[in-house]
Amino acid sequence: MASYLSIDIAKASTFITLATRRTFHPLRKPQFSLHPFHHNKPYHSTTANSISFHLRQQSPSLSLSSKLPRFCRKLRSFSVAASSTAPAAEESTDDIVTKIPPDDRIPATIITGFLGSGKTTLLNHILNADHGKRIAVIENEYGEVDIDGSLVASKAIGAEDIIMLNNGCLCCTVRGDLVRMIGELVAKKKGNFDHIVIETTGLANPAPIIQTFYAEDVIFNDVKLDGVVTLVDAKHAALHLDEVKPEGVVNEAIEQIAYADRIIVNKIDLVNEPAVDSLIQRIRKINRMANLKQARFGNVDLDYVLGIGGFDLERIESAVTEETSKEDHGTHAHDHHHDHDHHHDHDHGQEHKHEHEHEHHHDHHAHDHTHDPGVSSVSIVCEGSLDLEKANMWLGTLLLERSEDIYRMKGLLSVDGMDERFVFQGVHDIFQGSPDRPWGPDESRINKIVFIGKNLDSQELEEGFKACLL
Ligand SMILES: Nc1nc2c(ncn2[C@@H]2O[C@H](COP(=O)(O)OP(=O)(O)OP(=O)(O)O)[C@@H](O)[C@H]2O)c(=O)[nH]1
Repeated sequence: MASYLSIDIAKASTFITLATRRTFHPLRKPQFSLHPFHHNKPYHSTTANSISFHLRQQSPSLSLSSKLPRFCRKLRSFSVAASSTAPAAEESTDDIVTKIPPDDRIPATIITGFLGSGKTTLLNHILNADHGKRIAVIENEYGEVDIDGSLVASKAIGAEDIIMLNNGCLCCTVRGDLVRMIGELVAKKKGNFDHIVIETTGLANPAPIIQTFYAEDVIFNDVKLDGVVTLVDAKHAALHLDEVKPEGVVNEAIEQIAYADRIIVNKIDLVNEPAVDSLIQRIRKINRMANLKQARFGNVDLDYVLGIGGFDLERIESAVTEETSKEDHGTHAHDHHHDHDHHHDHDHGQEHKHEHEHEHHHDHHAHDHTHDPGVSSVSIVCEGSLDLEKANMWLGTLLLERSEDIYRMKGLLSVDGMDERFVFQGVHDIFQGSPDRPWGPDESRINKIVFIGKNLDSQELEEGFKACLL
């Protein structure tokens, strides 16, 4: 695992940074408005083991110069550079190599899922299980009566603290309350708990809640998002997924699946196997990146829902594997077998697997170059190394133009000149990336990216990505 990064985010131009020295060309790469989340601190004192950026709307006075190439002018509605890092930006050193401290922030898990899908049942399962973790719970209920809270409280022996947010939905009005409560929890009780679990209302769109973890310094400094766990009601989910919403209104059931790191298809005791199979196929169209398990009464292994970790690299690999080999095996069978296996097998037989992926990839995309108007996943697998500047340009442009539609993305890249794999994840306009372990001497350099979002054009994404390869 590489612990050094060359950070030039003060100069605000790159997503992917080389771990070696390089020169900054202000006129060639000023095109993105990248604000490190620690924008009110010296940029080299990050607490996370990664770099994070947030694209922000510009103030008009910061428009890009008209001398910039046409491509850049097109993006002039965004500002250049994080002004709060100005002192560092003025320094003459083009490259500052920074040691990134270990990430010891408190992990937080979001449990989401449609009304009645089994969130509280899962929460109780977590609280009653023998995992040795001290868990603080944040419950979000609509209305005055915290039924779930008392349900949880009556059963919970493992909870350190249960906090109720009763005034509305976390994703809308109560977001400020969430920030405040996490802040208070950390300030008063840090050291008394190891993990935070947040249960959203069934009608919550998880996006704003996820973004809160990155955009709010109060949270970001002490708490990291461990993962989003989505419960899906095996009996009723299809109904909600089918629901056509008025223009501009999101379908929460779809969004909850799209943002998930872990999906639990719950209540399988209430339906037959073909029904579960077809629901899983449906879910996979929306999100092929998340792990998926079937359950009764939320009964899953605790390490499936807690301690997921930010990048969940193995999942990217297996997501891609699933996609590229589903023509042979069928989605459903594959989903289940990989739930456990992927944690262990990705280093074994890598070359063979990569070859396999590579070949299938081409086959698959040959007949799947579609534009999907709904929420869907697209994954790209390509051997080769990326031209750093082209890749930054492509990724930056993509996020500037499409961040609203790109719900989530995760990837593992081979960058020319970088010894380590570069891993990243994004949630809309938020981008986090860092070098991972070094590439093995005989390891094929395979790039893997998964996008989940609306109106994704797999062909366009794939072509754009491939154009960045050397
Ligand atoms: N048959 C069956 N019932 C379940 C299962 N999981 C949960 N339930 C029941 O479904 C009902 C709703 O479960 P909850 O855990 O309260 O669901 P929730 O998602 O927290 O519900 P809301 O807070 O209303 O969104 C409860 O009566 C549970 O006992 C399951 O796997 N099978």
